[in-house]
Amino acid sequence: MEGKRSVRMCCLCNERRASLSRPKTLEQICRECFYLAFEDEIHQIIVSNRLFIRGDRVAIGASGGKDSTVLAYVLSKLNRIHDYGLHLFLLSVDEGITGYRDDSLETVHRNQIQYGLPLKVVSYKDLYGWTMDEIVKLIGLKNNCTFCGVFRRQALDRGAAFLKADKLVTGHNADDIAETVLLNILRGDIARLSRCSSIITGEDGPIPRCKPFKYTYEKEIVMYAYFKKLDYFSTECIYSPNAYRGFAREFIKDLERIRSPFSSLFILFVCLFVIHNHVIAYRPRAILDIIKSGENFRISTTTKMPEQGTCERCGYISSQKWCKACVLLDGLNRGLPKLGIGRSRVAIGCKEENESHGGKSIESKQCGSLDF
Ligand SMILES: Nc1ncnc2c1ncn2[C@@H]1O[C@H](COP(=O)(O)OP(=O)(O)OP(=O)(O)O)[C@@H](O)[C@H]1O
Repeated sequence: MEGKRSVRMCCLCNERRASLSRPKTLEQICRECFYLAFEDEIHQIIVSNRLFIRGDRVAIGASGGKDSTVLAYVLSKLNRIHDYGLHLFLLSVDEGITGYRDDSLETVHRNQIQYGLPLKVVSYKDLYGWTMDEIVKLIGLKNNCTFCGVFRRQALDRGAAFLKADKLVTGHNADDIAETVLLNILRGDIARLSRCSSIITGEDGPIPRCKPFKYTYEKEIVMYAYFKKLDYFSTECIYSPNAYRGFAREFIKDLERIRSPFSSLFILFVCLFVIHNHVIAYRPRAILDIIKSGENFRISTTTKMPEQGTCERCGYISSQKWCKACVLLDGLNRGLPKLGIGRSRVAIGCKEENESHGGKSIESKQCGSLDF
């Protein structure tokens, strides 16, 4: 005789079987309610932060990875069902990394057809005369992320300008942002700390950048992509070991797993304490709390920020004579690739940045380096 099995129903609709536990809320829900909740949260973020205005041309930074693929899919769906009136484009940067970006770009080419969105690809080779393969051959694996991060930021801006885009959106998610907040605290990078948790950045630059997934958990993005069977590329960059960020990521995961009644700011101090003392702290909503703490840090209005000008060489925004990309390129072309690395203090701004470089960086804006 078969034993009686208890069937757990979705706690939102109470009509279908619950098939997953939402990482963000731990609610037991069905797939259909998950899709609706996931999409609706992003819609609310877009509307409440006024990310777009009707008629905007929006370039979606499309790497072929899970985040930007889900972003392209969800944004085109929301644009359709809520009638945002946006003109959406996929924008990809080909860094010239054989066995990685060439494969992920094939995914983007398929997404272009699947989602019916026009695609523009810009390459480092065309823009700078160098591929990342060539750069790594010259400088090795140690500082290559500095080149890649600086070049990608400019490449995205140039691609967006080509598309005459009003906004650039990227798939940076809540986990990415929480990690960056934590890393900027550890580095003492006050300028980036207040910027990295903003949902819109670069309003004083060539094009505003938005992060509609600022509060979206990576686990939910993966679930969404998996259940919807979206076509994405899941290999990590072969040149980016990201050891330091990996540590922050693991640490946040530990924080998520364990419960604590303490405030988010307190937890941040615990984070710092833990780093030095190898003690484990607790909190399930760690990701959102860390983002909130990042938002609460504001630079005093009396802090002197660098003045924004333009690069004498290429015309890109820069607070120095030359922008960071031109400094790095000059070093590469003169056979002195380390020239631009040591001198300007490139600090943690995002995961695309070289993470072996510390240093405070109120002036780091000069390099056009990424803080999303
Ligand atoms: N080569 C690229 N071309 C266009 N956009 C890019 C590229 N690389 C990164 N981006 C944008 O920056 C975001 C964050 O990039 P990151 O390298 O951190 O990858 P990720 O977190 O794995 O995201 P994804 O899953 O979309 O690759 C991406 O979601 C995408 O919007």
